[in-house]
Amino acid sequence: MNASQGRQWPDTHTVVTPSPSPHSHVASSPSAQGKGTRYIAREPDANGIIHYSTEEHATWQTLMERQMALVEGRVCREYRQGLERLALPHDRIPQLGEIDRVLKATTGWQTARVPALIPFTRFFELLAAKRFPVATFIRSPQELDYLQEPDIFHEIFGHCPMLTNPAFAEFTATYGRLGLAASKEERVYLARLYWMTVEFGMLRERQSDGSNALRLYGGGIISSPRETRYALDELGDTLGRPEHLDFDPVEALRTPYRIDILQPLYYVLKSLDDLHELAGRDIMALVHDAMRIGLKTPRFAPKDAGATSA
Ligand SMILES: C[C@H](O)[C@H](O)[C@H]1CNc2nc(N)[nH]c(=O)c2N1
Ligand SMILES: N[C@@H](Cc1ccccc1)C(=O)O
Ligand SMILES: [Fe+2]
Repeated sequence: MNASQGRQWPDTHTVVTPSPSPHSHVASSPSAQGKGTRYIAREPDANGIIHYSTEEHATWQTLMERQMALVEGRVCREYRQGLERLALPHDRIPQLGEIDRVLKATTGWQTARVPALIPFTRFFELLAAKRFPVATFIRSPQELDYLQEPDIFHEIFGHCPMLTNPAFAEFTATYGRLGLAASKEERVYLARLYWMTVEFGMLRERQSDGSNALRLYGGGIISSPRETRYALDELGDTLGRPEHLDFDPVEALRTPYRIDILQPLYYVLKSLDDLHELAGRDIMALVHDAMRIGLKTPRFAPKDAGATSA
């Protein structure tokens, strides 16, 4: 664990309350409403080690046991390969340095310690520099199956396995560079593209019997036991049923979303190569197309103003 790990970026242990998300209808986390995040970021000690409590390690262990069983047969092979390479501990929250060693060796990426949701500017800066933001708090036992803010289990278990895949990592870095150069308004559209792929993307994967099975690659689905099953339409009507549309970049750019609910709609790639191919296109031209056509009608109720939870 290199001691400077947490200090390569201006230390952000003060809770950053990002400006309210510009996404229309996105009721982002309480932090964005200036109420400060409900979670307390954990800071490393002088040796760069973050000390978690027994209960926090136990939460990680429960999540690992639950998700390691659930992801079998539900995630794409690139994710599974990344998860094997990361060889995450089951009984304790890993230190960021342990994750960095594998990411650096596979795609040259590393993590960056952040308090919780961070503003777009900071987010794009990090991605452009091949650093992935990792909030260092973990969800409470009451929110095990779904929580409204990205915690360390979401960032590490949800996102880091895919970041060991070169094509996916390249798309993410390209996306970060675009975001850096984009205007405020363009960034709001770019955020939707990220949301519909890196966060909540799915793909069709050819199976040995020739069939095409629906598989997960989006970190926001994979880190939530509830959303993992809901996204694959395994929960029947109890929580409503998701819709699956073939991925189209302009459609994704036009689709409003909320960060605090199970997603009503998932875009499905034909293959992960679609992202690699997209990284080579003029994405900003697609953003301008989406702006010209305008937003799609939201498939969710707007978050009622006063509520702080969905
Ligand atoms: C587009 C994206 O999902 C979201 O808006 C950004 C902003 N801030 C973030 N902050 C953190 N910690 N993690 C994230 O994934 C993001 N994503
Ligand atoms: N809902 C995800 C966490 C998350 C929240 C908000 C944005 C992205 C991810 C989970 O439960 O693991
Ligand atoms: Fe995420």
